[in-house]
Amino acid sequence: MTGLHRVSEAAPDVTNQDGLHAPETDDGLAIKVRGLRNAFGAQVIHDQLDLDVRRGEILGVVGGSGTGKSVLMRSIIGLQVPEHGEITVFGTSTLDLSDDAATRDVRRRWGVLFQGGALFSTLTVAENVQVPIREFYPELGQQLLDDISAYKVVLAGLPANAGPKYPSELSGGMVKRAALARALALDPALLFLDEPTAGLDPISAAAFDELIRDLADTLGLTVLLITHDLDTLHSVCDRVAVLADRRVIAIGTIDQLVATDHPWIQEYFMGPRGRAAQLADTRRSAGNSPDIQASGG
Ligand SMILES: Nc1ncnc2c1ncn2[C@@H]1O[C@H](COP(=O)(O)OP(=O)(O)OP(=O)(O)O)[C@@H](O)[C@H]1O
Repeated sequence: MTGLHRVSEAAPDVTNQDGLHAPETDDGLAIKVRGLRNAFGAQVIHDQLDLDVRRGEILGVVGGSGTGKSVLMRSIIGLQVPEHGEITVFGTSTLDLSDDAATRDVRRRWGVLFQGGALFSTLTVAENVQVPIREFYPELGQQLLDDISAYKVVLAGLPANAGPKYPSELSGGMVKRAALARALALDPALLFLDEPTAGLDPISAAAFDELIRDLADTLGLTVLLITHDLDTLHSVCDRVAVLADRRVIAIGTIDQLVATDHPWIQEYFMGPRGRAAQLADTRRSAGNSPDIQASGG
């Protein structure tokens, strides 16, 4: 597999990031990654990886397990130092996250929901939400911190009485929402979500998808969303980037992606699960639900 896959004429906007198409200019980009290389010992995770995330879009990131989706996210937010490459967020490099004003300013503009939530188990939900606020605004008094965290808890779709609870007292879906509340703590312009619906039942996952879409639309957020959830990709994402062969091999709408001839993309989106998610999305868009009759009458 070389990664050089032809983009069909039916999908002219898909950026096949192999150099065949010039990358976008800085204009309108929230995140720009160029020539990224990450390796752990002899294991090369990314090589010559380019990625553009447009301001205001929800970009899904997909790829097989271990293709480096989380490492990519960690590189963008400065938790993983790459061997090579350039990464800018809102025009500021994130490769040297020193404590200068520019770096603090850009870090303040993003929120992160880590895989599994990554809440501090010894802190309540409200205290978890207050952690990033305290870091960036140490001068704020406790009453204001309490007011802000209470608002974020409700914004993330939790009942107000979830604030004083500890993570161990929450359901899986509530943990995700608490982690989302913390990610929203600083009124970010950019959200990173690593598998936000993993482990949720389908109803909770659909509700979480809707919440993400609503928040992004209402607050004008840019979202980079790593997921294996095909329903999420269909119902939430504006575009999807596909990681394979150590880089982004294609990026575009799902319709554009399925018009390419890459076998992994075909199998992923047009396999049985992909087609079921597509059908569900079509029904959702049309406002239809299948006729189901309850038995037992
Ligand atoms: N700190 C680390 N040290 C060594 N190897 C690592 C480290 N972090 C990640 N890796 C390896 O890098 C590869 C990519 O990991 P990553 O978590 O980014 O994959 P992923 O695409 O997010 O996978 P999944 O879909 O299963 O979550 C994996 O093989 C993983 O074992």
